[in-house]
Amino acid sequence: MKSEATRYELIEVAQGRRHADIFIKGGTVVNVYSGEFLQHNVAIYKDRIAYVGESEAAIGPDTKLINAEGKYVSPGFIEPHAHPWVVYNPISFVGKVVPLGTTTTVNDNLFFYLYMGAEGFKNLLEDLEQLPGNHFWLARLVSQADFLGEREWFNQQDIRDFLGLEQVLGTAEVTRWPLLYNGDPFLIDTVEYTKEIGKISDGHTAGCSYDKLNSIVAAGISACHEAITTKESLDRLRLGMWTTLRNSSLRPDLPEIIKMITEKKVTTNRIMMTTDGPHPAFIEEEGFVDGLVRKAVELGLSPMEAIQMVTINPATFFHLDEHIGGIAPARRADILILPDLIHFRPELVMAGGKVAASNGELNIPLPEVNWNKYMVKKPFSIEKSALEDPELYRLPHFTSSEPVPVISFRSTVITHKKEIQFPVVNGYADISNHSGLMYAALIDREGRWITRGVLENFASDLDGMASTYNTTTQLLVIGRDSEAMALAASRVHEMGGGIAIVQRGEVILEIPLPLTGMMTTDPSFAKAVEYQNTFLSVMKQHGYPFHDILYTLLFLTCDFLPGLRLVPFGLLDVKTNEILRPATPLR
Ligand SMILES: Nc1ncnc2[nH]cnc12
Repeated sequence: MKSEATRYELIEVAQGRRHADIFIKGGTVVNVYSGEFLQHNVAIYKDRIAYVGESEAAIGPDTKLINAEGKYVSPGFIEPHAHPWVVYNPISFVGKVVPLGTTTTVNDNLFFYLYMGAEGFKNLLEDLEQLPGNHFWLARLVSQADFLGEREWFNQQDIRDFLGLEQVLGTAEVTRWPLLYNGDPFLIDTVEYTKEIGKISDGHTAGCSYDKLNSIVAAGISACHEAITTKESLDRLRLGMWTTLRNSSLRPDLPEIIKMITEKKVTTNRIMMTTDGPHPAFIEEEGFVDGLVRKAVELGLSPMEAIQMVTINPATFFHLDEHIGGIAPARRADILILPDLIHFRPELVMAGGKVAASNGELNIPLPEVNWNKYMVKKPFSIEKSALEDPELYRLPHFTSSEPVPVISFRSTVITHKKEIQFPVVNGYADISNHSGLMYAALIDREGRWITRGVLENFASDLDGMASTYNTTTQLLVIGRDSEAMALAASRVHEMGGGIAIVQRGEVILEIPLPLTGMMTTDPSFAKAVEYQNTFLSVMKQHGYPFHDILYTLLFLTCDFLPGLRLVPFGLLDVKTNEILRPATPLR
C-alpha cells in the first residue's frame, strides 16, 4: 500500500523532531500484537502512525489534539469477505460502514465484473480510490451459475491482469467447489499463480466433508467462511485454513460456531469474522463488523480476542499487516476511539489519518460516480415486447400422467425436488388446482433462452413478480397469473433492472436496480433499507414464509446449494448435477 508519509518523516515525528498532524492523547491502546491494553499516546503524520508510547514530544503548535482519556484506541475493523451489492452499492455501503468503524473491506467483484468486464471494472476501481478507508477486491474465477461463454468472460489473461493490481488481494470464493475437488486445470493454475505473486485464494466449501476439504486445501484454497457447526469450523482450522466465522442476515451462526473458541479453546490467531453480505436492514439494526465484535463478546470472547479477529488476523491473512490491522509506527492511521468495550460503536473513526466520521456520521463527502460509464453490457437486449406475451411464462407440458419436477422451498434458500402431476390444457401444465404453487421462468436478458419451472412454498398469493435480483442477474419471473407476470417483467425491462410486483392488474411495488440488476444507484443507504423493508413486507402479505426474500431470490438461480435451481442451462438438480428440463431457445 502506498504511503503519503515518507519513512524519513515518520522517523522524525517518532523522535519529536517533526510535529505530528494529529495526536491522540491519554487513551488505552488496544495492542492487538501483544494482546495488551496500554496507556499510550498515538502520533499521526499524514496518513500514517508515527509513534505509539508515553512521550508527548511530537505535539507542536499546529498539532490537532484528540483527548482519549477514559476511552479505547483501537485499530479500524476489517471485513475480509464483503459483497457490496445487496441493493446498496459500493458507495452507499462504504458511507454506512465506515462510521460504524469498518475502515477496510475486501470485496467480491462478481456482478461488477459480469457487467463491466475487465476494462470497466478497472476504471471503477480507480474511481473508488476516493472512498474513505481501504477497499480491496477479490477476483472471481467462475460465476455462481455456469453460462455459455463463462470461460471466455472469466479468461486467464483478464484474471491475471487483475491479480496484478494493488487493489486486488487474490481470488474470490469458488462457490462451485467440486471444480476444485476435481482438479479443474484453470482454477488450479490460477490459484497457483495467485500464490506465486504473494496473494491469497478465498474459499467457499459449504457442506464439504473433512476428507473432501483435504483436497480443497491441497488445491491451494486458504480460507473458508461456510462452516455452520463447531465441527465444521474445527475441520477448517485443523486443516490449515483461515477460518472465518460468519454471522450474516441469512446465516446468523456465530452463537454456534464460536463454541470452537469458547468450548474447544482453540488458538484464535487464524480465525476471522465476517458479515458475508448482510441485507440492508440487518446492517441498520445490528451494525456491521462492530456488530460481530459486540456479539462475540456477548457470547463469551474476550474483547481483545474479538478485536484481534477483525483487525490483525485478517490483515495478516491478506499479507497486509505491515500496513493495517494494528496500532504501530508506519501503519495506516485507521483508528477508532471507542467509549467502551461493550457496544464497540466508535465515537470517532479515522481513516488514513483523516477524521472520516464522528458519532456515527460521515465527515467526508462520498464520490459521485456515473455507473453507466463502466458498463459494457446493455441492461436488456431482448425487446420489451418479447416479454409481454403471457404464454412465455406458462409451462409447456404434454402428458398429464408424467410428473413435473417442482422446486419446493424447505427454508429461505434450501429447496428439494417434489414431483407433481398436472392436467394438460392446450399444451401447458395447469397448476390452478394446487394452491401455493407458482410458475417461474428465468429469461436471458439477451433473449437467447428461457428456463421454466414450478415453485412450491414460495408465496401463497402472488399474481406476478419479476426480478433481476438473483445471482444470474437474468430476469426471474414468478407468479400464478401469466398476464401479471408479463406486466411485471415488462416493468423491470423499463426500469433497466430491478424488482416489480403486480397484483390484480396493478404494479404495486417497483424497485429500480439499474446497477447490474442488483443495486440501486442511490447513494443513500437509507434508500436500500427502505426498498428492502417494503419488499419483504409486501412479499409477506402475499404469503412468503421466510425471513430473507433477497437471499431466496439470489440463490434460486445458483448452481451450488442443495435442491433444484433455475439456471441458464435449465432446471438443475444440484446434487446430481443433472439438468431435469433443459432451457429452451427464445424466438
Ligand atoms: N455467494 C454469494 N453470492 C452473492 N452474494 C452473497 N452474499 C453472501 N454470499 C453470497
